Amino acid sequence: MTDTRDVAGEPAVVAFDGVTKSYGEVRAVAGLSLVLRPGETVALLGPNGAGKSSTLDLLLGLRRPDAGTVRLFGGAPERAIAAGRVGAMLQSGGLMEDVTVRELVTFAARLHPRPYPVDDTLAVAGLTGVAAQKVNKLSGGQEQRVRFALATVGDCDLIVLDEPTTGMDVTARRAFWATMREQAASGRTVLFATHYLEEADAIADRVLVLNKGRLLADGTAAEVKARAGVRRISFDLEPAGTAGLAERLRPLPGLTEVNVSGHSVRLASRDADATVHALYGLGDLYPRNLEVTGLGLEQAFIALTTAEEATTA
Ligand SMILES: Nc1ncnc2c1ncn2[C@@H]1O[C@H](COP(=O)(O)OP(=O)(O)OP(=O)(O)O)[C@@H](O)[C@H]1O
Repeated sequence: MTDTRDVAGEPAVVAFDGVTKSYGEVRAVAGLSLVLRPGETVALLGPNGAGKSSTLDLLLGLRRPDAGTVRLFGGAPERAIAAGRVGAMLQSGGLMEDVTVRELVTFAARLHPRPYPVDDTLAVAGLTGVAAQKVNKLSGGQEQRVRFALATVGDCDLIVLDEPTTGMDVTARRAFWATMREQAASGRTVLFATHYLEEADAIADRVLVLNKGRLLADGTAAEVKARAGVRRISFDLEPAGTAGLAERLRPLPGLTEVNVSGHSVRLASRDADATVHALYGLGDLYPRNLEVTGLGLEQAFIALTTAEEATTA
């Protein structure tokens, strides 16, 4: 049984205990147990089809588990949502079209038990300038901001975001995450699914890696990187462009990535010592300027998920 109480004895913000969900033959969520605490900013990562959206749907009570339990603040998800404790921004889902941005946000605020002033919500979401525009005339990035505004119309304790910055340009993404940081700093729990690993690395204080509906890693970005144990090996080769080089390198032990570009070779390896040893063992290659360094979350993620593919194939 998962420990669903925090230190002060309060119920956890989110508690999944042995949750399973299948669609026909497809097992989207496979025995997931998980506890989220107040004030955490948590990134949910996973390749396409890993079960991220299904997990969020279960969390929000939009789907029911086949087995196991999902609790928000110690009760059923529906109860927490009806009480306005949860703000959610889902991936798709149509917006009402023939209304202005202000009308739509006002409508959502009226449904919330503890709404913020509409002007504040519009300003925080960066929508003041387009408040009078019809929703169906917005760009993709502006539509995302409207979804964000709808998730934050009122005071809540948990914000759930499914790929929130998809379609936003770099400036909009930065502004969005600055806002999210403020939300987290004021004690809210923020859970977001993303394909942008650099966002998870920069924003989240906890990272969950999901694959095939199971949790592969759970910890800080630094812990997840360390757990994957992946390191970058880079070197130059003379002469450049040796024919079939990438194919020759690929069977070296531990490799998760091979990139050859002109003189420059960049590898990612789960066992850098073994890779380098075998590299010199190839005999006819003379690596120069060889460096072995730590890697980013993206490569750690690739290593964790490809290792699982290999063991479950
Ligand atoms: N309504 C459904 N009916 C049948 N299969 C579904 C349904 N929803 C999801 N699936 C399947 O369940 C698995 C998990 O899907 P899910 O959308 O939860 O993953 P995801 O991690 O959010 O993927 P993505 O990154 O592509 O959004 C996939 O194999 C998907 O095809």
